[in-house]
Amino acid sequence: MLEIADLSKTYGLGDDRVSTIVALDGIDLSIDRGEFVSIIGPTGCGKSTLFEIIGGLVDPTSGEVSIEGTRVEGPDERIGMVFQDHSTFPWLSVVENVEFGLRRNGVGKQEARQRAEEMIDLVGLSGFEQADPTELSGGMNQRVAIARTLVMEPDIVLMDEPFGALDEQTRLILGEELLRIWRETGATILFVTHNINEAVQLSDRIAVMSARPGTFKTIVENDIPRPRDDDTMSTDRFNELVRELWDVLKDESKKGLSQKTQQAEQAEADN
Ligand SMILES: Nc1ncnc2c1ncn2[C@@H]1O[C@H](COP(=O)(O)OP(=O)(O)OP(=O)(O)O)[C@@H](O)[C@H]1O
Repeated sequence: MLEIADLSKTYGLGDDRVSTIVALDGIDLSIDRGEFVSIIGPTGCGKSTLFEIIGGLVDPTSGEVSIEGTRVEGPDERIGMVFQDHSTFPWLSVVENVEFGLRRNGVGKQEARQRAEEMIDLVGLSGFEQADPTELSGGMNQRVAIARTLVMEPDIVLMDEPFGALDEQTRLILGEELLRIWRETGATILFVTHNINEAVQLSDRIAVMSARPGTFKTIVENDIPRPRDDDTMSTDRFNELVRELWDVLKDESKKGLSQKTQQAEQAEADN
């Protein structure tokens, strides 16, 4: 359903753009409808760049992204995005946040309200329809962000570390909630995380990115049966998969860290 073909991105650096940095180099990935795929990778490997390109926010240098054969060439209604934070409008109530996109697309007031309320119920926020996001916890705000994205029924949902700013307990609970919502809606999800346990708990497949220039080092099929719950995390297979992923990620993370230092040194030299 989503096809990423030979995607590369080079950024120009500094005011003159003479020096460049290759952020992504030849990324290929196909995702089936209803799949849950996670991407993990070292810091600075290009995860956000990849998401921004898939979401149509940044142009690739070469390669292309298409959904069911039609190329993504800019912000696209077939794609919904959830970020780590700043995903809700603080000046609108919860229900207004969730119905905002529907109203903007011309859906009538009554229908938009009804669909928003159903989605709020699905993410477990019934009773908070009239609350302001500022009155809610970080975890509740992320539920609102998920609801306002899913209510638009996008073909694919991109989630860029949506639970990254939350404490561990909330992250675990929201992970389980997300699996339930995913099951009930049949959404197709591409999920970026730094957390290997989270990737194994949630995904059908896990793609590990290399240090910059980012490419896929390996893509691991997750054969742990669903539904998955707390007990899944203590199974031998879960720990084996975490270990397998960490073995690949560890080497790339070391490379990523030393590159960061080189990049900082270069920036200092340029100044
Ligand atoms: N607009 C830009 N201009 C120049 N370089 C950029 C730009 N955006 C990103 N980069 C560089 O591209 C590389 C990849 O950055 P990106 O933010 O995509 O990585 P990331 O994997 O999301 O990082 P992190 O895990 O630390 O959030 C980095 O070296 C970064 O400095």
